Amino acid sequence: MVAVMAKKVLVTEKLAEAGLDILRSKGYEVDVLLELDPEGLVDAIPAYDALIVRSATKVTREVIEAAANLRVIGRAGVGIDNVDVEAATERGVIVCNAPTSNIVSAAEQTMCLMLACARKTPQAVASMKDGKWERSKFSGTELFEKTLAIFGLGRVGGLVAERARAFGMNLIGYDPYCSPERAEQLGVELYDNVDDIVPLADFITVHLPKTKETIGMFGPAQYAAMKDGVILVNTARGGIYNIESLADFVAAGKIGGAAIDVYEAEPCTESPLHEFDNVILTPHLGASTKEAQTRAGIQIAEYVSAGLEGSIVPTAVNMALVPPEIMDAVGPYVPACQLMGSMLAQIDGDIPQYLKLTAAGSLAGADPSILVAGTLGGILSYKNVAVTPVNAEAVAKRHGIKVETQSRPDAQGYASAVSVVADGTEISCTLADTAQVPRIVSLFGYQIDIAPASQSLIFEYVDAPGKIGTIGTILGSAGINITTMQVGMKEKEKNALVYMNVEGDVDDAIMGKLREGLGELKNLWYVKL
Ligand SMILES: NC(=O)c1ccc[n+]([C@@H]2O[C@H](COP(=O)([O-])OP(=O)(O)OC[C@H]3O[C@@H](n4cnc5c(N)ncnc54)[C@H](O)[C@@H]3O)[C@@H](O)[C@H]2O)c1
Ligand SMILES: O=C(O)[C@H](O)COP(=O)(O)O
Repeated sequence: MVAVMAKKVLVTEKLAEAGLDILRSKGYEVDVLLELDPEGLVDAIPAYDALIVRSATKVTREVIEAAANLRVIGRAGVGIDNVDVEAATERGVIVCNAPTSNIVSAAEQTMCLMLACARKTPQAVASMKDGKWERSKFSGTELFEKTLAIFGLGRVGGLVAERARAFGMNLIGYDPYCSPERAEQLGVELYDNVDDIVPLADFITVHLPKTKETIGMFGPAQYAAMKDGVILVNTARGGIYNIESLADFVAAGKIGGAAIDVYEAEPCTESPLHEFDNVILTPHLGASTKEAQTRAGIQIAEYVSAGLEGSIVPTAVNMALVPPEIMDAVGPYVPACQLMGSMLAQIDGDIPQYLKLTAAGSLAGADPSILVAGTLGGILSYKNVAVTPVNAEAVAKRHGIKVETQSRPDAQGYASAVSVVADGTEISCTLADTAQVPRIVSLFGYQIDIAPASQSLIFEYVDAPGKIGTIGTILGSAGINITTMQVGMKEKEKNALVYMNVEGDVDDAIMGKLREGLGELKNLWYVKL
């Protein structure tokens, strides 16, 4: 009996025990390695099927390219800016997160920092602990009836809006992707551009992802346009506020206070903001609550195991979801497509530039993306490229393959079939019996019906008596056994195609004898699947 190896999951940051328990209960081997440096991660990763991180682990292209067995990267939290999603997509690795796990904690941290900054709470605490009693020094400002500008009205931004409304704040917001209905429901007046909204706010809070557009969204021009004494909060991502110029505007007294939880480079132990009493800094604590961590651990354990078991991962950020009904309809054809792809690459001896896939019969109209992925995977199998619906388009593009798909109600006598044409070379498969074994039903336009074995010889020649006898004699004397055979004819051209499953290795010498013995041979291929 062959022992089945347990799948291995690497966890590089603190994950709730509840999450680790789920992974172990599913039979995975879980290693929690909290001290890995970047080189250590590159060295360790080839052994693992899944990787679970929080925000501190940089899952770079180098890590992903070293990860020979990796199928899933799970982010136990929201932000996935520490993961090279493009590199993962190219390698067919699913990236998923736990997008609702810590949003309440992040929103509460935002309110906490806004209040603490407005009331100078941390400064007053430090003064008290210094043995002082300085009541007038720490006079603050109320939130009530102040204007709060919220940048990013997604999950956290929305929760902040609800909480700020309870404090009696006037809410304005900027988020080009937020619908007017959602803004209205949140009680936020939406603005179309940053310049219009910035001068109106007494408090500004950002709840944006880290992207090319959001990094540096606030710099000298925006700070200069703000109200005097404005208070800024950032529990989203470092870099959205330009920190160097923020320090200048705090020093000049233009900005009344800032509360920052996140930094461009973390851990952050040095910052131009350290010198200011009216700036509160916390070490990325937005998600650091018992509740958020338990949720993040449990959710990511479930999503990662779904990815490892080949099920749909509901929070995959780079996965075109394949609904179960589509999977049921076309999924069984994936092995047939891999087989056809592999045969086409061996027959043509090159990567095709043009690939057309036709889904016929009961497959007509179904989403063909996993069939395309399967075919590409077969074509590129000799290069060991993993292709899934996640990366199929990117892989095809990278290899210069133009892909087209079409549907046809008629499967030429079969209930269903898939045909693939690669640079003019055609092959079609159907699935036979309840075991759904792939059978080749057409090759180069010859009608045949054969389940290909792991080794086959394919002959194309001008038909003449005695050819099959010659093949049998040559193979027989070389100790090669013919297990199954099918002959297809093109009557008009008098051409024949013989598809022969064989046992025993066919070396170059035998191929030479076959070519010589058969005389008018048009083509001969030895295909291994
Ligand atoms: N400090 C923490 O511990 C902590 C915890 C949770 C989340 N976060 C961070 O908070 C941020 C928000 O998280 P979320 O869960 O609300 O994300 P989300 O995706 O639900 O919301 C982000 C919002 O930003 C908007 N947006 C995107 N690009 C924009 C642009 N260029 N201009 C204006 N709006 C834009 C989107 O439309 C969306 O509504 C993320 O960066 C996340 O990583 C931090
Ligand atoms: O994006 C997030 O989920 C937060 O920034 C939390 O990050 P953490 O899991 O590293 O605390």
